[in-house]
Amino acid sequence: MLKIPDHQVAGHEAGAGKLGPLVDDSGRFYKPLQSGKRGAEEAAFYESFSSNTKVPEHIRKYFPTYYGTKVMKASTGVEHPHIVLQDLASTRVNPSIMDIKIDSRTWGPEASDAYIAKCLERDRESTSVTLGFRLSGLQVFINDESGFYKPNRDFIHKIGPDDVRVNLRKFVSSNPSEKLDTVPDCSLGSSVYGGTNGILAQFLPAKGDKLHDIYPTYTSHDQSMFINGFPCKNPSNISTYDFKNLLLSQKAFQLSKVGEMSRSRCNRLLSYFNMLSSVISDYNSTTAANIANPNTAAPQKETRSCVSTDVHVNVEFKKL
Ligand SMILES: Nc1ncnc2c1ncn2[C@@H]1O[C@H](COP(=O)(O)OP(=O)(O)OP(=O)(O)O)[C@@H](O)[C@H]1O
Ligand SMILES: O=P(O)(O)O[C@@H]1[C@H](O)[C@H](O)[C@@H](OP(=O)(O)O)[C@H](OP(=O)(O)O)[C@H]1O
Repeated sequence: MLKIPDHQVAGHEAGAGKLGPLVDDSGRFYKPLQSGKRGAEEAAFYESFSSNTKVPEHIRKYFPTYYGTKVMKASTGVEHPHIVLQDLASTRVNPSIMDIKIDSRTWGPEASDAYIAKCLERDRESTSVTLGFRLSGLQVFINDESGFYKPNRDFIHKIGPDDVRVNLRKFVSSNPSEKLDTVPDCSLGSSVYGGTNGILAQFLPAKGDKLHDIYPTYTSHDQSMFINGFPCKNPSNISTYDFKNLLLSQKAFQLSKVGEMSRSRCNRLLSYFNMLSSVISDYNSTTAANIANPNTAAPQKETRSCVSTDVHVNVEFKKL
């Protein structure tokens, strides 16, 4: 049976007479095709991505399975085409979900003046313009008694860089809370954002990826050494500090060469990476402060063992 998803954190919502996503009992998510080029391009992306056998598994596993498009009765009660995707929340119990919108400008080249004005207002009142990305919404499971930390969308759209950072911290904390005096412990920051399976590492090419095949537009004249996808001249001298602060910015340049993303868009993605990276550092410095002065530091939970993982400097030599 089709129903409105329980776990949607952002975007168009289905309601009385309103077009929005639906889910069914078999784990499928039906996203109404947006009008004009927007919907056509989104469907074309999924068609191309799902049929491209050169996309490596460690990238593909972060995307929902695509089941094509289907004309069906929409949330409005009227027939409408939908993109059919795997419902990523259906196999999870109490899933924590975050929706990030990358870029400082959120309209396409053929947008109408009215649409540009609407987007511009939202980009300016959120961190899209200042940070190059914004938090569109999130939910974090606290416990059975308290349920989810799920801030109101209008509130989340208007927060500044400091509060974005607090919310990125809450997302990986064992103590997320509405209360302003609770310091998020970031105890899962190292494993969710950092570490070999974390978000940061997953954006980087892995050993054996053939960038030429995956991204045909990439043409390199240089033979380079890479550490986790970062160009590197002398790998034995790389410290974790260098990895985060220097090599991360080189990564933006590399990304801008491998795909069709512009250099400026890559820099905005980098701004997001940098903030994730700094959340990992927050946890490490809180832990250091805790060791130095156990009476004044923020309370820590047992999950502290995550601290050792950090952003791994995973040495993988690679020649392109
Ligand atoms: N495959 C999926 N499985 C489960 N939930 C999903 C899936 N795709 C999206 N969602 C949920 O729906 C929300 C909105 O999705 P999305 O951002 O794709 O739509 P939109 O904002 O309405 O459209 P767009 O961003 O394309 O303009 C997400 O924040 C998430 O909560
Ligand atoms: O993802 P978010 O940040 O929650 O916000 C929604 C998202 O930006 C949609 O792209 C937008 O629709 P359009 O781009 O189609 O206008 C929608 O506007 P709406 O609520 O005015 O429909 C927003 O609510």
